Amino acid sequence: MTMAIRSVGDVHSRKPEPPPARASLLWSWQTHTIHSKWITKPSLTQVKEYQATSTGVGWLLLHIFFQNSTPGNITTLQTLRSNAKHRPKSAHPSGQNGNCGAHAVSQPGKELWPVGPDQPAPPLLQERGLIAGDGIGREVVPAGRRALEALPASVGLKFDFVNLDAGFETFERTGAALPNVTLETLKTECDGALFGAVGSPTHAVKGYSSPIVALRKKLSLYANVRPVKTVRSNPRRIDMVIVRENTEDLYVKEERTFDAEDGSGKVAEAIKRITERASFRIASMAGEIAVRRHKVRQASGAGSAREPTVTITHKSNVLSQTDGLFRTTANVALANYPVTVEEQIVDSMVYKLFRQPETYDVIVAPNLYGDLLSDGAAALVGSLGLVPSANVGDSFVMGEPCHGSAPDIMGQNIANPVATLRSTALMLEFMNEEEAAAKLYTAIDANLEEGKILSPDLGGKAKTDEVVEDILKRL
Ligand SMILES: NC(=O)C1=CN([C@@H]2O[C@H](COP(=O)(O)OP(=O)(O)OC[C@H]3O[C@@H](n4cnc5c(N)ncnc54)[C@H](O)[C@@H]3O)[C@@H](O)[C@H]2O)C=CC1
Ligand SMILES: O=C(O)CCCC(=O)C(=O)O
Repeated sequence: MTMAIRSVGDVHSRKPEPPPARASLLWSWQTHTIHSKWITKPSLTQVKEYQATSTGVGWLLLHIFFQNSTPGNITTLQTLRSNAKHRPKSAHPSGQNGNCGAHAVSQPGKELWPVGPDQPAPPLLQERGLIAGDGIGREVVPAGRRALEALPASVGLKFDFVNLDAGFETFERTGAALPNVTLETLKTECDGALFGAVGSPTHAVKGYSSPIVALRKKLSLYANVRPVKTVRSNPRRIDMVIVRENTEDLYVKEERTFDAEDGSGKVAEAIKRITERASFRIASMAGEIAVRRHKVRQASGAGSAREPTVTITHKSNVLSQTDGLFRTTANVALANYPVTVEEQIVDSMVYKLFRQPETYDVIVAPNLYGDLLSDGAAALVGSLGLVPSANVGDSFVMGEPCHGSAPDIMGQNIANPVATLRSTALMLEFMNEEEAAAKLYTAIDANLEEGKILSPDLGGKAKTDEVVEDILKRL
């Protein structure tokens, strides 16, 4: 799934200076250095000029995202995605309803991007790729589309959609699980997407390979950000974000099977690849998210007592080279952030996560552990059908519910659409469409708080469509 965003604003032939942000920190991986520069508030004309001419590459740090960076503190490193093609927005006024703090906290009198009757923001036409995939992916992705279509005009967004194929059914029909046209459309026309789920078989099928794993790698979506939270009325206050490395570890899928030399049977082995580069950038994103979440908590008056904390999860007591590199590098990266850094070996992490989930803020993990932890955490908040994710790269965001194709309930119109709706909101949040994201989060939370129209996984009797209707009417 992809989305391409075109500005309908003025077009200028001259490439202007990029619009200044209040704080902009440029990060260079090669040198591990951080350059900060403080610049002044841009005019809307400058913003529109820049949007109209920028390639979007290299200026990832220009947005509202950095509005609240504090002089003297290195609070910003690798961005959570700020494509210069995207329109910068004023911060969500409450600053309370984001999952990751990917949106900025508003400060009265300090709006970075002025919007109002005198300076109306230009409307955008956004083209989004929708990859429904298999099973319940086909039942929940339409809900995401409907939510985008139902967003009130006040948020100033318009959407076009392109349906793209991928998955096991696509493989059986066409011989390709991820057709070239899907990938090329995503790469060339889009900078974002919404993905449902695919139903990969648990046995090897010649020619088939998981398209979602391939997409994450081919689109360089190096982070999988998975917020797990309870709604406010729930006495159990769970509110954490699992930041999962998304491109390597055992997911490089370099496996082989061969006969044991001693004739004792077959041997299968797989490469677990961990790189310094990927570990550094994922830990940096975790640090960034922890800082942003803390600012949101402070602004909402809900939790200045809770320090921003990142828990590095690994198994370096056994895998001292691979997980050892992840652990060491993550510590180096996180030293750049004003956050408390903790470590937890992944097995006891599971134990503590189940025993005391309320104590976790941001967890950063290599690919496989991150996947396992987030499914476990989903059980703690009620259902896999509630937990969203965003696959995030430097120039592309793909929302994706954490669940799979759920063949046991497919075709019955009982899949919980909330994970996909939250993934849609999370995608908007990471694309700096904070206001639209906040509206969707608020509508979803209102449905869950009221607890009357819930899908069966949450103990309700409502059909998927009824849950969607109830949420959309709250928009
Ligand atoms: N990102 C993706 O495309 C993923 C795909 N899968 C694939 O999905 C297929 C099924 O895998 P499973 O292990 O069964 O995991 P699953 O996540 O599809 O289902 C696990 C359990 O959670 C329930 N569930 C999941 N989503 C739900 C929703 N929205 N509402 C209500 N209940 C929900 C299912 O009914 C099932 O009982 C496999 O082929 C697997 O490879 C699994 C995980 C992720
Ligand atoms: O079924 C598939 O094709 C891939 C399942 C992907 C997954 O579980 C993950 O997020 O790691």
